[in-house]
Amino acid sequence: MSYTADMTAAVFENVHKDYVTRPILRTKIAAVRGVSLSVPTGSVFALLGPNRAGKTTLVKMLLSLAKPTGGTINRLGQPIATRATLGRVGYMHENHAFPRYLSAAEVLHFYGGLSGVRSEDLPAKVNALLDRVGLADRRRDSISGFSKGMVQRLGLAQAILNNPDLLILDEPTEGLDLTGRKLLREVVRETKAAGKTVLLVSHVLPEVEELCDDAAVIVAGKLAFAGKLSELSKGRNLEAALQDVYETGAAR
Ligand SMILES: Nc1ncnc2c1ncn2[C@@H]1O[C@H](COP(=O)(O)OP(=O)(O)OP(=O)(O)O)[C@@H](O)[C@H]1O
Repeated sequence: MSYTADMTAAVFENVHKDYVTRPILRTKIAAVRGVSLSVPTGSVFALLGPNRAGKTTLVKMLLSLAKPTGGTINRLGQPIATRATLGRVGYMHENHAFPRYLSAAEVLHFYGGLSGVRSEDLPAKVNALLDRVGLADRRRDSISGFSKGMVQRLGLAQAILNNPDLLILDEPTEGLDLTGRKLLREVVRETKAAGKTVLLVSHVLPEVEELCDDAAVIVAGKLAFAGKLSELSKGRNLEAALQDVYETGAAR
């Protein structure tokens, strides 16, 4: 069954993730503890929570980069074991580690090939994207000489290269300057306008308020809130509302 727009972009059901930190002593960190959550198609969905809450762990499991200890996850209408859906996901992370010996254009050619962009379409796409993220003049330069913001811009280009149905942005504005942030907001709005889904992990609350429709709040590995962002803030300042949820969630 292929993914259609009426399906939910991501579904977590009673998901757990334990990291074994010291195997001999059997010491574990319960990073995610029984999270059930749906990310509706077409939504800009914020995944919020304090440091160490388990947000990136949820993202990594959705990307098949970490295996759940329990529960089930569906990505674009299929169980996460179906690797084919990964080609329709875009992922931008705050600390991209692209091979430093590649040029900006080579990075995009490499990732475009991996995510199944047709080779005849790739050169034009790569050029257009480098232009869009403001790196056209540095396309042939090795990224070893790039600043953090330049690497972030390249990370954004890489994340949208395959025109993804699900765009996952984990702390994307870290290191981006004002025009970079504006560009990122434009990309989020365009993705939504195309009926696609954005999952945004961020601590930058004005950005969340401006862009997001829905939110989930994770506290100490558990779901403390899921619903419309407006229900979370209830007309109040989002920071104050979140602080309340963090405190109630932590007390559970
Ligand atoms: N590979 C790993 N091995 C062991 N523990 C891990 C690993 N990855 C994450 N953890 C632990 O799992 C918990 C949740 O981490 P995670 O990165 O998911 O949190 P987060 O909500 O994304 O935090 P932040 O906002 O600080 O980025 C933390 O206690 C972290 O130390």
